[in-house]
Amino acid sequence: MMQPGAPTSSMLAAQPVPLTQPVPIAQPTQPVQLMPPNPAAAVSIRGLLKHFGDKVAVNGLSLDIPVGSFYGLVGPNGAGKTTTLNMVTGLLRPDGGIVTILGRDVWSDVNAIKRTIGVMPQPDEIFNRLTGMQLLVYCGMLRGMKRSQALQRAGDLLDAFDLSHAANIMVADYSAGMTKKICLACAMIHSPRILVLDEPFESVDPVSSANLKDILIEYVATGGTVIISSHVMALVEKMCTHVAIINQGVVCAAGTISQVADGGDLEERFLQLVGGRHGAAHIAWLDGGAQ
Ligand SMILES: Nc1ncnc2c1ncn2[C@@H]1O[C@H](COP(=O)(O)OP(=O)(O)OP(=O)(O)O)[C@@H](O)[C@H]1O
Repeated sequence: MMQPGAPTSSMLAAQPVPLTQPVPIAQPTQPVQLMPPNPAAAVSIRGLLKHFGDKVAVNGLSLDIPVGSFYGLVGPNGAGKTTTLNMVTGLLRPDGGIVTILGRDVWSDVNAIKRTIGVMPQPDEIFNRLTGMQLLVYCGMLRGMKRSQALQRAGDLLDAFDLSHAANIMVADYSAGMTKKICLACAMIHSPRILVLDEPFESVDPVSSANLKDILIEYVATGGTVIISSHVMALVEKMCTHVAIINQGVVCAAGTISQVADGGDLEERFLQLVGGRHGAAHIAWLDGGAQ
């Protein structure tokens, strides 16, 4: 059985090829010999490393995300998912390791890479004094689109996300779920080849969530790659083609859902790999008023 924290994906240990990219300023606690990045993968990560002061957030993480996959990243709080995604999308510079997107190194031409990916902004990162329509047109034009094309795509996205009625309302006045949807639309307006979404379904109602899933599944069917981070295992199991379980800054298991679930339930497998469940969680004073 794989132990929590042990990097086990099949691509990790192969021909001994040394890292060619930045010299890490902290070493992974478990050094492994790495294959070179896979140029055919949508995203190929090798030996990714990031620390904040003494805290090692990402500890030599390696992973291949195939083109056309719907890839779920799961892991406990603080596992390093967001830090990894920020480094993959060129928002945070790694301390060591390599990330390639469609065969190109992220950090040698970060602006070119950013054009091929769509990253869902966090609600506090958007200009929420704009209306939904204005925000989308702004995002489209920022990506080099003509105003007429941005307007047309913004209208299509507002329809697709059931936000047409709120097109002319300021985003600051949207509910949490509506804000989530407009953030997602911002990531899609330039029709990227890879979509990176941190917890896309959080606070989204079931109807919008179903529409959103349909949009993403169709996007994948046409050759797009979706990478989501999520804590909702049932959702990952239902929607994703692949999953990576991340714990303490490394990949504990990665592959298709059935490979990782290994004939069982994905959530059980997750708990088995990650551990940390208390045998008998008990808080003495929390008695529901019985005493
Ligand atoms: N800017 C930062 N400064 C200091 N520590 C940070 C910073 N960002 C992340 N960390 C730490 O790095 C570790 C990984 O954090 P990260 O946000 O990547 O985890 P996560 O898997 O996305 O967690 P969650 O599921 O709770 O969102 C955590 O211990 C976190 O406290």
